[in-house]
Amino acid sequence: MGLIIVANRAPFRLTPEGLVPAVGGLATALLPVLERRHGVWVAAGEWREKGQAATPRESQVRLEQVFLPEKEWQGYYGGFSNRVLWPLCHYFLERVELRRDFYQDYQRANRRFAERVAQVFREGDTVFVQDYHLLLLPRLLRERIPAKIGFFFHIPWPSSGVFRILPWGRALVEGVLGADLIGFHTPEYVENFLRTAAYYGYQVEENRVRVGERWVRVEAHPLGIDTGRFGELAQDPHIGLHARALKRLAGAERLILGVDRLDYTKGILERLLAYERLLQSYPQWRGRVAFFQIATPSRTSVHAYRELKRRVDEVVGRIMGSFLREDWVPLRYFYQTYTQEELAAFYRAADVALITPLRDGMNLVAMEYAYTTEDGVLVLSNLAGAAEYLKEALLVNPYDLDGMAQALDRALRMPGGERRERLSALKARIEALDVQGWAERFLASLEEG
Ligand SMILES: O=P(O)(O)OC[C@H]1O[C@H](O[C@H]2O[C@H](CO)[C@@H](O)[C@H](O)[C@H]2O)[C@H](O)[C@@H](O)[C@@H]1O
Ligand SMILES: O=c1ccn([C@@H]2O[C@H](COP(=O)(O)OP(=O)(O)O)[C@@H](O)[C@H]2O)c(=O)[nH]1
Repeated sequence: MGLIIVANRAPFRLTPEGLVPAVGGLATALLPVLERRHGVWVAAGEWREKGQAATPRESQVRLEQVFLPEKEWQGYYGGFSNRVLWPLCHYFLERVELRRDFYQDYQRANRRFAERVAQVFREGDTVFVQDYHLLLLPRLLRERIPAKIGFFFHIPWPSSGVFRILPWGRALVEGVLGADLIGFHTPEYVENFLRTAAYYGYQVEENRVRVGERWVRVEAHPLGIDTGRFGELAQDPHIGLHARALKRLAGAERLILGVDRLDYTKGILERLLAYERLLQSYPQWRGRVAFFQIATPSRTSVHAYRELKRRVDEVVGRIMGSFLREDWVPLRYFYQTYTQEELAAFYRAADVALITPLRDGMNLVAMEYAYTTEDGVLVLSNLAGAAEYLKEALLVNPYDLDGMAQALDRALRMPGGERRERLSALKARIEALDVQGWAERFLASLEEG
């Protein structure tokens, strides 16, 4: 049976050498299964104007691009997706901009995706829709084609009290309920979604929602990482050399690492302040610890992201101004995108990973670190979806600066035995969540259910 994946982003990146597979959760999870089934990936168009072929020559996957007029793209992606749904679902309510024009562009864009999928669809195909950009799509597809439809939401589904803030909440829920199976990373998001559906008057029984004559199933399907690949990176001698060079660059006994897209949900500012608090409250670490923060440029067309960059630059400057010594650099801030091979070197060099989003659907970086490090400590926000599964991390409240400074001190002092015990439990949990099985499990439940 054929498979059609629909996502805002394509699974390829454009490089000077042409299109190559993208890194990150979605592409890693879905490309192998799509290759096996000779499937089609439908995504918003990015490359027409650059005159590039839309699919790498060696790939079995066909990419179909949905081209949106510039104004509509801004309203759908930069507007409704990233200035309404993204802040709302991550509980940043003061950032939500309830603009009708954004919603109209979101409707138009979802309709364009529906038209394109309907053109590509062949009898017997399964359609698997991804994420918050396409909440209206499942229903639009059901009106057009007789497909099995799956939907996966990669970010938190908020409590129903928060979701109700949206004047278009009912239409969005109706839209997603066009699917046969809806997936989330954690049982908490499943629960929140079921309560939201009940609020809008749907009958809910256990994990099912009744829509006319149909029952829509709602399930937790946590997404993990490619442990085979990160297992190899953990052993690779070239990456080992790079890791040692990074450790020398740190020039301190202990190295702390943060890796995130530069996004206000990731808690980068609060984390820098917690590090500053550590240096103030535990002065014995001055000169002995270094912090590397990698912040990958993200959504730079949205004002809030540019504003965040300004504030992070400021706090980085302040910490350097207060603590820098001739023989010690307390903090290094890398505003750039790395390959996963390069990231693996950072993971192997770091004694502690400080992954403290204020909210996060899952957070794959936390798993990548714990799986790649030999004897490091993972300090993880209790508000990331990953915290549901990675119980042996040091869990912290990312808003509590003193609590984070205290956890950092504990992580930096943690004896080898405890570190290894926690890590081996974490690695076993991460193996159980391996990405290779994720799409197969979801699709099996969708196609057999
Ligand atoms: O496509 P962008 O606007 O550049 O954003 C990148 C992706 O960010 C979000 O990632 C989420 O999915 C991860 C994998 O399931 C999960 O670990 C993380 O917690 C989420 O935030 C977004 O959901 C994706 O659609 C974006 O492509
Ligand atoms: O410079 C970077 C920063 C991040 N990543 C990858 O991007 C993904 C980030 O996923 P996560 O779930 O942590 O957060 P998201 O950015 O999707 O919200 C991970 O697989 C990282 O390895 C990368 O390849 N290069």
